[in-house]
Amino acid sequence: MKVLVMDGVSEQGLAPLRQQADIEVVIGEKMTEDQLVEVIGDYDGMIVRSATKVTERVVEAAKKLKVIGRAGVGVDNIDRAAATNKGILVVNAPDGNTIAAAEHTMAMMLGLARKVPAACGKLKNGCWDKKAFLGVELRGKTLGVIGLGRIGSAVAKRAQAMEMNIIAYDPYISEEHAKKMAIEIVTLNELYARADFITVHMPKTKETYHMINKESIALMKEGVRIINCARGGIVDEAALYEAMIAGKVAGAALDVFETEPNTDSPLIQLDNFIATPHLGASTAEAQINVAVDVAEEIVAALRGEIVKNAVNMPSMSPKLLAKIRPFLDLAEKLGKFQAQMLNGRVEKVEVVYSGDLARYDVNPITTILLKGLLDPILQENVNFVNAPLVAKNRGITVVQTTTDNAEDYNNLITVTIYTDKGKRILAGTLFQNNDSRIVNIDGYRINAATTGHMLVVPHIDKPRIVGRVGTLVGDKDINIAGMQVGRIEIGGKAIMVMMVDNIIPQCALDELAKIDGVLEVKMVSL
Ligand SMILES: NC(=O)C1=CN([C@@H]2O[C@H](COP(=O)(O)OP(=O)(O)OC[C@H]3O[C@@H](n4cnc5c(N)ncnc54)[C@H](O)[C@@H]3O)[C@@H](O)[C@H]2O)C=CC1
Ligand SMILES: O=C(O)CCC(=O)C(=O)O
Repeated sequence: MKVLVMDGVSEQGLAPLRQQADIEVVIGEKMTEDQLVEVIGDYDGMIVRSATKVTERVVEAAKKLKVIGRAGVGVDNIDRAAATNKGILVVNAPDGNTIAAAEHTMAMMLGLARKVPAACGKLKNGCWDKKAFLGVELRGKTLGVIGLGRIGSAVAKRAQAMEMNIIAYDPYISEEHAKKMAIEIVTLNELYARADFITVHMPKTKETYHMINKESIALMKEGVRIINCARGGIVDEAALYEAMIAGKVAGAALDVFETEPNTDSPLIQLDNFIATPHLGASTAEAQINVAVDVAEEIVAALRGEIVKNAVNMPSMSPKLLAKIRPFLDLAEKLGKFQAQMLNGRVEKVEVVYSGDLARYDVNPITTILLKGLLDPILQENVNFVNAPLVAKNRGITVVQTTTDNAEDYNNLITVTIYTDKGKRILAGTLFQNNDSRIVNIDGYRINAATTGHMLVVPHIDKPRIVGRVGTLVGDKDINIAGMQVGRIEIGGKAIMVMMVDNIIPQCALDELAKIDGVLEVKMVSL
């Protein structure tokens, strides 16, 4: 077997691969997409860092590729959907560079506080200028951490040692987990209002893209300092530039840019701006760690063994998989549905398997349900193998029970999510021919397919609500494909599930929420 290693992955870390007599390791030079497309057909495995883009064309051209390994955390340079379609496993090495990225963030924070790069630059240009570089202390300042995962937590711990007060925003981490680290969880707006330094440590997702923008900067303290050692694009660079020119932002440090490599951003010319060329993971230690981790994963994957950090694929015995595959699909959809219906911080997930289903080993089904629930939130890391661990690490309790009694159904999966704002129940079943259906939301019986886009509207059961919702959706030129209304008693609470052909824009959802009698409006896409 042949494994192509790109992007200067640490040679020392490749030992687990080099030790395999039947695996040839080929160190690749920097390649264009066309060059990669030309050679990839020869390889069974591939390792990249962030420079090589494993695009759909590259994946398509692969003839015998079984695994793509990322020596690091972020897999946004790999087309995971294309790899999954082709049955290629994608693995990463999420733990090995946590400390490196956290320490780089601390270096950025201290560099900003004491203006180290600018002072050094001036001195190197022959100017001993003591007056221009009055700094600030970190002690007693408030650090706002957005994204309290591995790196965010490691930064918080280090900043606590500098006697900073830590506040954090992470909607997917339990308050209890934060409490254990002596970190105060706050809302995003509170974080903006209170923090002297703000550092972001989440993946780049639809939700986090340009999260730090003109509007959010306006909510921040005068003289705030901003750091991004996570992913380019989380900070809107144009808005940051304007705010720095206006003096609202006293300093900023970016290790990552929306377009990389980047040498011509106007930010780079500002004295109070520190730029590094995506160096967060660039320590000797981290590079060995991630290379060892990913090399071990590649060996396991090529040998057909269980991998720890699969990003895109379930691994289980083909016999069990054949039996439970339709339930896996249903469970993942239920998790995904719940993720989009969430209000508040997830504290507990309770899954009840009823009827025929109770005879199987339901652990893999719970795992994929958790993946469906957590994957939209922790996009880069949650997979079939690690979903339970991710939930545990985030302080989420998972309870799974089985019962023979499925009431009117042959089988039923009921998922109750408990958050700090209440609970939400969702149940789904598989009818004959593996037709999967959502049959209950919060106690209201419905019958909805598990595909497409759905508008879910809990409301008061009274005249003119269904009509007004339908009219408003139609006025936005969105076709309604079907509708279900579930209620328990006349005039009480009810739920409307409207199948629509397109996603309804947020502004229209806001309008719908204002209709008298509408209690909540959620857009769910499966
Ligand atoms: N500059 C560099 O060289 C490096 C950058 N990274 C990047 O750092 C980031 C963090 O990595 P890890 O801590 O390992 O990931 P992680 O998955 O452990 O943590 C991410 C955290 O972000 C939170 N999150 C997700 N969406 C959020 C939102 N909308 N608002 C607030 N929080 C949200 C999640 O709940 C999670 O706790 C990733 O983007 C990763 O790619 C990682 C290593 C090196
Ligand atoms: O490999 C690198 O240098 C970048 C690491 C990184 O950004 C990540 O692990 O997400």
